[in-house]
Amino acid sequence: MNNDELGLLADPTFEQYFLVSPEKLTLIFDAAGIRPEDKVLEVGAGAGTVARHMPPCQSLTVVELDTRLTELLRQAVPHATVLQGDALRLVRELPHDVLIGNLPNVVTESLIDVLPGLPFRTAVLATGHTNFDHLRPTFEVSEVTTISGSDFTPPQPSVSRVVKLARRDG
Ligand SMILES: C[S@@+](CC[C@H](N)C(=O)[O-])C[C@H]1O[C@@H](n2cnc3c(N)ncnc32)[C@H](O)[C@@H]1O
Repeated sequence: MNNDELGLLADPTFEQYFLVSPEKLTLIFDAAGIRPEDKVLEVGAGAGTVARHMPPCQSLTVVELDTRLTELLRQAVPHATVLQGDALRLVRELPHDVLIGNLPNVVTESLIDVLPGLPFRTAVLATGHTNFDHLRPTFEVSEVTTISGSDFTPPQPSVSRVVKLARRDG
């Protein structure tokens, strides 16, 4: 699927901007530190533009709320397990060593409280102004990069921070 087709697919009601920048994907994957033995979970997988470049791992599961994208994800990332549903619920049920997420900000805000109880060693999350300070006893929190504009198709008008959470005992 080319960028024009991705742009037509995007539904603003789901805040759908698909990350296509190779440079930003590299920064995200470097921060995630994915190992071959890892179970990787991506929440809010969109059209699979992140998942299809995921480094080698033991298993990849992608979660997407928009039913229109499920079959597309299966085609884009045939080796992944594709689940349709709410990331806020599924993230608590699925085993994972690494969590990758670029959800709408309001959904990420709701995810914050459950993060310490999740099994991941490392999470890399795109977010707006979310404050992670109260999670610092559990996680080392660091800024990875920012993503905006033409990093996405269609271009995202706002700027998102990409934040890494590394579990201190992980
Ligand atoms: C900004 S897009 C990012 C897509 C992809 N991760 C990327 O970076 O290209 C956010 C995605 O999260 C999905 N989404 C929104 N709310 C969700 C939820 N509660 N659970 C799972 N996916 C959700 C949207 O449908 C959309 O595809």
